[in-house]
Amino acid sequence: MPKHDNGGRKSILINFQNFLAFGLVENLRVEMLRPCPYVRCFHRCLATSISSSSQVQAPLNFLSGKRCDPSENIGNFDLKYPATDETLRQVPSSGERDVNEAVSQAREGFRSWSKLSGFERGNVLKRAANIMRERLEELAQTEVLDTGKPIWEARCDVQGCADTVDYYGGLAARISGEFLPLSNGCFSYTVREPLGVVGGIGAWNYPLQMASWKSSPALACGNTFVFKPSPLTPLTAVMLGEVYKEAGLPDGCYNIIQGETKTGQLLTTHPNIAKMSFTGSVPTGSKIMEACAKDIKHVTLELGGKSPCIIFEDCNLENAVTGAMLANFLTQGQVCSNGTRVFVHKSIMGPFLAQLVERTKRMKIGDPYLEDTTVGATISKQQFDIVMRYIELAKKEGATVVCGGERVTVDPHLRGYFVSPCILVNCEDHMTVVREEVFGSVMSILTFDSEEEVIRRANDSELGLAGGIFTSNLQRAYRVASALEAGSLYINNYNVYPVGVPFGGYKKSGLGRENGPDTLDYYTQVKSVYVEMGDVEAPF
Ligand SMILES: NC(=O)C1=CN([C@@H]2O[C@H](COP(=O)(O)OP(=O)(O)OC[C@H]3O[C@@H](n4cnc5c(N)ncnc54)[C@H](O)[C@@H]3O)[C@@H](O)[C@H]2O)C=CC1
Repeated sequence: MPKHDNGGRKSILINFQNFLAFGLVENLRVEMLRPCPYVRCFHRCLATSISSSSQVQAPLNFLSGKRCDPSENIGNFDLKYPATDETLRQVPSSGERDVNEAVSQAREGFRSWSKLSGFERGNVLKRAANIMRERLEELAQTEVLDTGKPIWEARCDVQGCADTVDYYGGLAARISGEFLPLSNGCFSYTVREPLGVVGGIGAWNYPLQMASWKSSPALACGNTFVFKPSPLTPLTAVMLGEVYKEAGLPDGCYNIIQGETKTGQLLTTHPNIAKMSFTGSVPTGSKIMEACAKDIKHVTLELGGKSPCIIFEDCNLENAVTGAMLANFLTQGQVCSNGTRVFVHKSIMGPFLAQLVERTKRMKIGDPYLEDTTVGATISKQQFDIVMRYIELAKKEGATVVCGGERVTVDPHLRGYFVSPCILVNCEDHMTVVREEVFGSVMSILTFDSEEEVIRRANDSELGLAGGIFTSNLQRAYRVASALEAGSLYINNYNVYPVGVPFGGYKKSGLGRENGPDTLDYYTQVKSVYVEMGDVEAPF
């Protein structure tokens, strides 16, 4: 995760590869001074221009390698730009007929795609990764429109997605089995075979990431894919379909159906879906697992978190403060792996808090399209209400707000739900805000005395997605990492996602992994073949 400069003058080159698609001029260099009314106006125009672009207004299902509308509409949902809260369009939800069609296209695609060599499949993915990099600016601009997150974050996300697609493109040729020598010259060999049609369902905080983290390992292994994005963020998964098509992915191998809960249920329970890969909340994950159990379908679940971030007294204080901010304030705090329970050793609480508050107050809340914005808009009014309820409840239960936690009006044109990053002190382990996932920029600070105590308290959660440890004592770092009950741990950093490193949760935070080589195991099944080299022996 690149660190970002939080202030001052910036020079940016906006070199949009697809400027014409947005109806804007080509290769525009903007010398940006902050605050600058011209730039503000420019960015509003940009948002308006993108919102009326073909990416938004075109059909948002993707079947047979092209965009289409559903043949039967089981309802509409609003697509809103979170920063303005303006409705950009209504999107039709797909029903049974279109879900059936998407799965049937994917089954058809599977016949030929699964027969290609890993090398051939990998080449398609590697080409797709390059196209994503060429279209990075367009994808990032559209991701901002979907999510309301700052543009610099969206660019990092797209870059990371391209890397993931590239990575699985590279691994595809290496998917193989084992040769197992047995007695008397006999042997067995194993083959890793694809599962069939994989269904994917995503949440709204990292829409392109969810589509690419699920589809690229699935496709690398020879499966085909049907994805339902979150109804709040339907845009970039469809663009990924166009990227795959341009890269040479055969029609039917990657399909998108848009919709809400009903569409998700239809996909999950479809008899020809071999596996569901889901990212979202724990209650929905549990329902999906239950539905899959009926047909013994494979599942990958990436669910919620309430992760600890432990700051020991021997840490590098500045790094620890930066780490705690990265652990809480990216994407308006709507990050599953966030370390929202920040345990600070009592002896350094004063200097830690002083630096943290000072730097948090300097974060720039504003227009997501501005280069220096570090806090964008909350995804929706509903999520804003949830976040504010947690802050109010925290106060009632005895926590103290030391900064943030308020709705901010950044510009009269931006009527979305902007919230200043919130730091809570006087928190205790039993408080609701400390126990439950908020999914907003709300950091709870807790103090501790000893390593043993903090490990016990950190593990006292039903969830186990991630965790951070800040210390300069290497033995302690390894010791605590080994004791923490979580799938993704960071020592002296937080929320970094190198593509080759598996990501996923312990306990109720999920099953299976995304990223890294281990993920291939979750998109394949092992066939073992015994080969007899002698005569068949039997007692009859
Ligand atoms: N562990 C991880 O990698 C991540 C986890 N999350 C989690 O996601 C949650 C926030 O995302 P939301 O979209 O609000 O979650 P959600 O669980 O409400 O919805 C997720 C998706 O499931 C669909 N859905 C809802 N009910 C369904 C059902 N019964 N059957 C099939 N599909 C159904 C929704 O339409 C949406 O596309 C947070 O709890 C967060 O922790 C979010 C991002 C990453």
